[in-house]
Formats: sequence, structure tokens, C-alpha cells
Amino acid sequence: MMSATVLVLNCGSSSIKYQLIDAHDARVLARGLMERIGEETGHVRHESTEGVVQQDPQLPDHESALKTMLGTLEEHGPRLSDAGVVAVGHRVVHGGERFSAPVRVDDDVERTIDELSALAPLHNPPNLAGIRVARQVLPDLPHVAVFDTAFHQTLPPVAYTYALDREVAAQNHVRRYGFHGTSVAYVTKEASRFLERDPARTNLIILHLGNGASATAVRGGKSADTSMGLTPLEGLVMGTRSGDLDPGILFHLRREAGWSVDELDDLLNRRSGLLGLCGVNDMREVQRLALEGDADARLARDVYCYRIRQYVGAYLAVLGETHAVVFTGGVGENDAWVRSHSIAGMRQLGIEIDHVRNASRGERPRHISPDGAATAVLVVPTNEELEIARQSVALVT
Ligand SMILES: Nc1ncnc2c1ncn2[C@@H]1O[C@H](COP(=O)(O)OP(=O)(O)O)[C@@H](O)[C@H]1O
Ligand SMILES: CC(=O)OP(=O)(O)O
Ligand SMILES: [Mg+2]
Repeated sequence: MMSATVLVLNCGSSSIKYQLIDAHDARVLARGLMERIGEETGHVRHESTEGVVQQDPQLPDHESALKTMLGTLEEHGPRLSDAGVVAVGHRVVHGGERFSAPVRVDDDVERTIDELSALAPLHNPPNLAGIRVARQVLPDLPHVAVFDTAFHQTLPPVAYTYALDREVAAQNHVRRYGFHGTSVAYVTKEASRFLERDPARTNLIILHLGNGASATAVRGGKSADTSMGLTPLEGLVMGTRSGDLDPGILFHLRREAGWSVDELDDLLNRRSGLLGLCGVNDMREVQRLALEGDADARLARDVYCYRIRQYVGAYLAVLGETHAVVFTGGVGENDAWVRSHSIAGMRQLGIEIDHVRNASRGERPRHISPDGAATAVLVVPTNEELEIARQSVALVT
């Protein structure tokens, strides 16, 4: 059988995550993280069958980071040529209205991703930087862009339309796009398989709780509503992003306190969420502070869970019949406290938690609701890299 190994790249503003992964059998040949790009010293962690390598080289920009990554693969294995890589799969956050499926990257696709940067300022610029460099250093391989927005192209008009002046909205492409779609697509298939249901007949509420966080209502295997909007700022409380708020707050800060648009953008995207509420953006740190009795951390985690609860209630109403509520992402997969506080007391709505099951850990999909509950509650580990690899292979072969 032909090789199906893909080099998957997820380029963030100061980090690059990579995996060399077999799209057919999900085997990971190597994975790594390059952090602190642009700082005085960077950090590389590379894991393969040969073991773990950690280094602190200088990584002044994405170009040097990707070259260091290729050097690490050459030196510590597996070499790309030996691994039989058939494609490079790139995570791209915003695909706008143009992309509802993965595409082979060419100069024209690059231009569009660049134009969409204004709508995903934390994500598209580093995604694009990674694509540009990777196409230079790996010119002989096909490069595939897989978009976070693609899965949400099935949203109905009632879910994607903001109640704005319709001409202003149309001229400026203002609508809900939704994000985390690659993760939600993967989790939809995994959860349906776990429930032994046909995805086309399965309704789910998927809570992707990572650095960014979102809720999605899936009807018949397709996205029916989602909490992120024109940009990945709307919806749930996140590590550094506010999620939902009254837009009037922006006018107030602009008029009464003289904030500029860039300052407001920075406030909402980088200095709000958990970080704004209690000084740390990592949920493990929030929990540690809360356990020590820190009142800000306690309120931060309560606000975080309360917002999730509001969306679960909203999407139960949107779907009418829900087969499962599914937790995924770093927080969703690991934080039993967040899971139980987000959905406790919903027995009347068919949702219950079994606390022993909720406290257990595992790498595989699992129930955390009691047997016989009307709506299952599941933890399903996401795997965006595998989904990107599968979609890339499907496109190039
Ligand atoms: N054991 C844990 N308990 C609580 N939160 C955790 C745990 N492990 C990871 N997290 C949280 O997961 C978040 C990162 O999620 P992840 O999905 O890995 O992020 P990314 O969006 O970068 O892919 C961080 O807030 C981190 O604190
Ligand atoms: C779109 C988004 O929020 O992604 P992440 O969670 O990786 O920041
Ligand atoms: Mg993520």
C-alpha cells in the first residue's frame, strides 16, 4: 500500500507544533514543539521512536524554527525521505467564505489566507508564515491547507447571520464563520462511533476547551451552530480572550477612557479571559490558585463554567434532541472539576454526571454519565493532527 505519512504543521505566533503521522493507521512517527520563537532563547522538544531530544537553540523567526525542525528530523529521525512523506498538512484558522474544504496551497491560496488575516489576527499571520517557509524548504512536496472554518460552512443562515444592517454586513463579509472545525469534525466521528450511531443521525453538543474554547451544536453530523463568530473571539471564556460581551463596553472604553481600537483589540484578545480575571491563563494554574483560596481564581473558573452552562442550555434548545454532550481539548479532556461544574444540576434536561467516571482518566473516548442517562456525557480526546493528515492524504492521492 502507498505510504500515507504526512508532516502536519500548526504554526502559532510564538510556537510551532508538528507531527509526522500516518493517516491510515494513526501511528505517530515523531512529534514536537518549538516554543519561544522570537525570544532570546527558544525551546525544542522532539519525540520519536529514538527517544526525546530537548534543546534551547535561538529561534529568531518561523523560518529558522522550521529549518531547525528539519535539521532535528535529519539528525534524530525519522528523516522525511525515509518516512515516505506524501504531503505537508497546514492548520489554517480562517478560510472565510472561500474555503469549505482543504486545498492544495498555491500563490493564490496564500494571498487569500493573507487577506483573511484581519479576521484572525492571532492565528492566520503565523499560519501563513509557516506555509511560506515550508513551501520554500520543502518545494517538492504538496502543501495542503486545512481550515478551522471549513466544517462550519454548513451553518444555516439563521445561525450565521448577525442582526446588523444587511448591506453593511454583506459588503464587509460580516457573518459567523466558526472555528475549531477540524477538531469538531474529528470528535463528531469519534463520538458517533463510540455511541455506535450513524453520524448522519447523531446530534451532539461539542465543547472544545483548549487555549481557545468553543461550543458547537452538531445536527446529523453537521455543524448547526457554534459559539465563535466572525473571529475566534466570540463565545466561551478562553485563556486570554473574553468571549461574549456587550459591544457597548467597547464604545464606553473608547469614549470615556480614550482607548484606541488596537488597545481594545489587545485587551479582548490577549489580556482578558482567565488571564484578565485572575492573572493566569493556564487552567492548571487557575485551579492551583483556586485551591489555595485565591478569590479571583475562584471567580474566574466559575465564570468560565457558567458560560459553558449557558451555551449547553442554548444548544439543547437549538437541537431539540441531543444524543451526547462531549468534552474535548486540554481542559475538557483533563479537568473533571470544570466538566462537573459546567453541567451539574441538569437532570431535568436529561444530563447527569457519574462522579466516579468523571474522576477517571484515559486516552480513549469514555462515558462520564451514568448508564441509562437520557443524554450521554462523553470525554473524547481530539486529534486535530490526525484529522489534518487524513484530509491531506484524501486530497493528494
Ligand atoms: N490536567 C489538566 N487540568 C486542567 N487543565 C489542563 C490540564 N492539562 C492541560 N490543561 C489545559 O489545557 C489548555 C490547553 O489546551 P490545548 O487543547 O492543549 O491547547 P491548544 O489550544 O494550544 O491546542 C491549557 O489551559 C491547560 O491548562
Ligand atoms: C481558533 C482558535 O481559537 O484556536 P486555538 O484554540 O488554537 O487558539
Ligand atoms: Mg487547540
